[in-house]
Amino acid sequence: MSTTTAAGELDAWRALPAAQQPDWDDPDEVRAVTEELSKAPPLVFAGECDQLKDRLAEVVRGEAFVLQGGDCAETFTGSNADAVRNKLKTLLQMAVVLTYAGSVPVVKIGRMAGQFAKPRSKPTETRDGVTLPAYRGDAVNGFEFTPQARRNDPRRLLQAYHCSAVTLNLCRAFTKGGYADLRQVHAWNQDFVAGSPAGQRYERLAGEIDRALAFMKACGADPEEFHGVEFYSSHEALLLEYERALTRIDSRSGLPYDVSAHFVWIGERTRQLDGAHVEFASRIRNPIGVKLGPTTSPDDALALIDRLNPDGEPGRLTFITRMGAGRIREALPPLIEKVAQSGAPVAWICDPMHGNTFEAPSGHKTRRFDDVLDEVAGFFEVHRALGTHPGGIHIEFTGDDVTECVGGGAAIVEDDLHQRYETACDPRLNRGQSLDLAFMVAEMYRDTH
Ligand SMILES: O=C[C@H](O)[C@H](O)COP(=O)(O)O
Ligand SMILES: C=C(OP(=O)(O)O)C(=O)O
Repeated sequence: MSTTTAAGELDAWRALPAAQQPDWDDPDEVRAVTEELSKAPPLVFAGECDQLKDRLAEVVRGEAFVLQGGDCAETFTGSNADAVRNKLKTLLQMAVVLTYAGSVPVVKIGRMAGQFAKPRSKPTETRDGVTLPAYRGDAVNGFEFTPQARRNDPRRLLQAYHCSAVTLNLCRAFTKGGYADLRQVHAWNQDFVAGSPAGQRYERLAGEIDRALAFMKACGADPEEFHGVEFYSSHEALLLEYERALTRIDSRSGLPYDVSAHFVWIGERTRQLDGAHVEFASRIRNPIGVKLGPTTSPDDALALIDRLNPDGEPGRLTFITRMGAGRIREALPPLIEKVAQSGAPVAWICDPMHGNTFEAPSGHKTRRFDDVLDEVAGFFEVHRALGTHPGGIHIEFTGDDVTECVGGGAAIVEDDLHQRYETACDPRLNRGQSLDLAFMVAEMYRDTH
């Protein structure tokens, strides 16, 4: 592909309707910012994206399981060492539970280092009779409810890039620099074990892992894989100016990669077949995902495959279903059946968060842990009935002890929500709820295999 052709193709989305794009006041400022971004160093390398594609091909074949998660909306203030470490620690603990109790290799993908933009249901928000533009993520405007903060500011795209770089750098350091060494399984739990049932259950499992490691070492086995983990970054490719500015031609292959993250996905609100997001994603060579909600028809799924993975490359395309606990058992089977009949290689991941949000009487957006669990259970049941592979979960969680979702081992109730409700958008599982979920998913996995 020549560079000129590639540039033309990479910009084809500009002629199409693009949902959920901010109205920027000053096009010259947007141009200046994207120009600067287009010269900025890549955050990830094309070879790493290919490696993730290989891992996701293993998921398609039923040989591995994806754990993808992080904040609903990352924030600039949250891009600090403590918050990133806490999230990563929770992800590592969940992965260990799944790997050990589920006996399956886990592909670890953070919803981290780039998740700074949000699609919204409404363009505005009204509080006490005052209406302002909706918060669209730190990459676009500020969370504070003032006209100044809610102004769309393109310079925030640069800050999103820098916070992504900082976060990814920390993740790389933690996952490769010794912190993710399997011999640290107890250390990840240290600040947690005392009063928490999930922490205590984890501690018992960590003891078993210790013994297994000691046994292997005594047998002379101490593989490299035990001393660090592969970690990949991901976010919704929502702001097309940003994603386009970070798309580069890979010097090895001459092909375009979006170097803002290893994996990017198209959201439920932007997956129109004739829309700009699908067009853009069709041109980049990263592994990509598409969210599928309960109104998706089997023909929609096939058409998305045609557009996004016409060559049937295993690992290239992941469907992230988010049906809702009450819908998954009837909405998912027709999609899987038709896709399986077509022979297209697709990884199926369950997002049990986005179909299960409701508003508590206090006005907090929340989710019931039991609904989250029920959607995952439905996902496993459907795959078991059809003989297909439940390829992973995609969750919104944090490493902190927030009170945003109700239920779980610590039995948070609606009256507790106000105590630590810190999300900038949708409610996240806290650390205990995340670990509870990991144990239960590991059991489901074991029962299916
Ligand atoms: O995270 C997903 C969406 O951005 C979010 O669910 C939209 O929330 P809203 O319906 O409050 O706009
Ligand atoms: C907006 C999101 O989800 P969905 O597109 O499934 O609504 C999200 O994952 O942040």
